[in-house]
Amino acid sequence: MSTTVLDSIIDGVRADLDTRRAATPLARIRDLAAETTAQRPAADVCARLDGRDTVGLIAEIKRSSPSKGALADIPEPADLARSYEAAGATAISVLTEQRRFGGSLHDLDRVRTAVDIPLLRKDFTVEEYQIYEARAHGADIVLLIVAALTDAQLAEHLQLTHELGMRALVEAHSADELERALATDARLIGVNARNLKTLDLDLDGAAALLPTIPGDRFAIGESAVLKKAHVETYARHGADAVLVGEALVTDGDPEATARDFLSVPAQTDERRNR
Ligand SMILES: O=C(O)c1ccccc1NCC(=O)[C@H](O)[C@H](O)COP(=O)(O)O
Repeated sequence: MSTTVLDSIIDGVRADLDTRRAATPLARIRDLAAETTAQRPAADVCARLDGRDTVGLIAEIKRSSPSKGALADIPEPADLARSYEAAGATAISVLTEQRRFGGSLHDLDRVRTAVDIPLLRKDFTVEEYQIYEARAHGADIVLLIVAALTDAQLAEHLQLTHELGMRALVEAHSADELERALATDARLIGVNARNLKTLDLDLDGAAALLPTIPGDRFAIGESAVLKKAHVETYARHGADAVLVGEALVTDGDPEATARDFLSVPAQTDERRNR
């Protein structure tokens, strides 16, 4: 079987995870997660998504990507995070994968010190260790990518996420993956326009899957938003929020662009009965 982009990203993630685990064993990271929760319980992003008239925004801190290479320097992620919060972002996504995205847990720490809104640790979660780690570093949400996990792993990771008081964004790319995502009890369901195996983008294809997400879940349109019209496409198909990286980090005025995206009306009628 040929190796996909996602497979090779995950190989690197596992190698880096082994290094961190050697320095901070599981028992210690569990304790650190509990200490963080004692000081600051996880914030619930669902409360910020509920009942909105306009589309929510998960604004991403993204330095580089496998598809585009270097995007932005971002010398101080806390500054960018403050701009996102000032714009009214619903949550901030902090990419912590190092090899392909130039992120780190240090970025998550810096952002946590700067803002109060919910933080998504955006990484390729393959082991429970990373979920404890996310909480230890102040994240409120973790990403669970359906394509990277078996159904059993998805269920176990989701259960631990909930035990730690966090939410999971369960991400699908195709109708089959969406079916698997909806079989879980996750409240945040993302449809990613980027095929993580080939890196092809298909905004319309992703948007077309959103109407199948029932109203008791929050539907998140992920990737491929470069302008307001793209947010409108996701919104027309029932997105409660969009997750945007490139358009914000490459923009000279991320706060103004985030405000612009946040002004798009949400489709409120039949998605309201949560
Ligand atoms: O961004 C990539 O090239 C990428 C490649 C392989 C796996 C994941 C990738 N991105 C993660 C994301 O899902 C995006 O960072 C996020 O949805 C924002 O996307 P965009 O607004 O298109 O930068």
